[in-house]
Amino acid sequence: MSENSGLVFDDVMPERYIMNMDESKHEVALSTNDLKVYYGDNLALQDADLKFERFKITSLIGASGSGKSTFLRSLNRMNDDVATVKGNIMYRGIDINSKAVDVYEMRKHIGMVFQRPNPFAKSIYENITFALKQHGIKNKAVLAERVETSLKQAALWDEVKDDLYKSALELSGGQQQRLVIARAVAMQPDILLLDEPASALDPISTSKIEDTLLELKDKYTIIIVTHNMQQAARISDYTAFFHLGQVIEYDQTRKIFTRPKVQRTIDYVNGNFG
Ligand SMILES: Nc1ncnc2c1ncn2[C@@H]1O[C@H](COP(=O)(O)OP(=O)(O)OP(=O)(O)O)[C@@H](O)[C@H]1O
Repeated sequence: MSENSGLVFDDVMPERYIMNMDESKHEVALSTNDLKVYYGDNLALQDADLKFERFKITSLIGASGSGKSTFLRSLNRMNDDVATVKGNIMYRGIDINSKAVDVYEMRKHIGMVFQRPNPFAKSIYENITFALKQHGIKNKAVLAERVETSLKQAALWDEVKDDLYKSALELSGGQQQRLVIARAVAMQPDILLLDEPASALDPISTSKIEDTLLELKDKYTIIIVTHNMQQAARISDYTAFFHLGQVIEYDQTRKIFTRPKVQRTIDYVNGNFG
């Protein structure tokens, strides 16, 4: 079939396409193998086999209810109490979906930021140091250094450095979300999971969060759920498109947005949701 027929690839178009990440060229920070999530009898996610490259940003996109948050939350065992998660989640050679894994310890390596900023009703300083102290870091100089470094990494330091003992609840929504990101990076995780971190924010705060994530990817592997396709296109290296509890297409972001291989992805990125 010729490229000019308007029906290019129609006869060979796959129903799903998951790129094969070459592990000799791309370091894989986290991978899932045959992940399935059930809420009671309802199979909300299936066939999720994805590899996430280290120091890259991967976006998870798809319509409401397609399973993006279910997938993301499974990656640091947030679904344990509400769902049955089957399959493997491999991190540094360990299946972190195994019951034997210490979830508390694992979350030091795989941090999570939620949609709504959720700072503690404590000072900015204490928001950052709280979990560190719980993990046994008591040295004041070490704590002060972590506060400064993580606030700088989250691009909030300049705005709050003279007000570290002010209540975090007095910050704007966008500042609170950057504080929550600082709180997560203060634990020095490898992987940062973010569930629509900018959806409740204005465009300027959103842009600051995006800049922050682009800075952070030098040190962290980032996986982000977003409904904002421009955002996915702007910040992510890879994109996974979810539909009805399945990953339909996973590829480099520029390919997903310019030359997707699956018709459903073409329809979604073009705004034809019918
Ligand atoms: N705690 C829960 N209990 C029961 N069913 C759930 C629960 N959380 C999600 N589901 C169901 O699982 C499916 C996938 O939901 P999920 O929240 O993962 O989708 P999503 O793509 O993240 O949607 P959104 O973009 O609206 O957040 C939906 O059918 C949803 O109703």
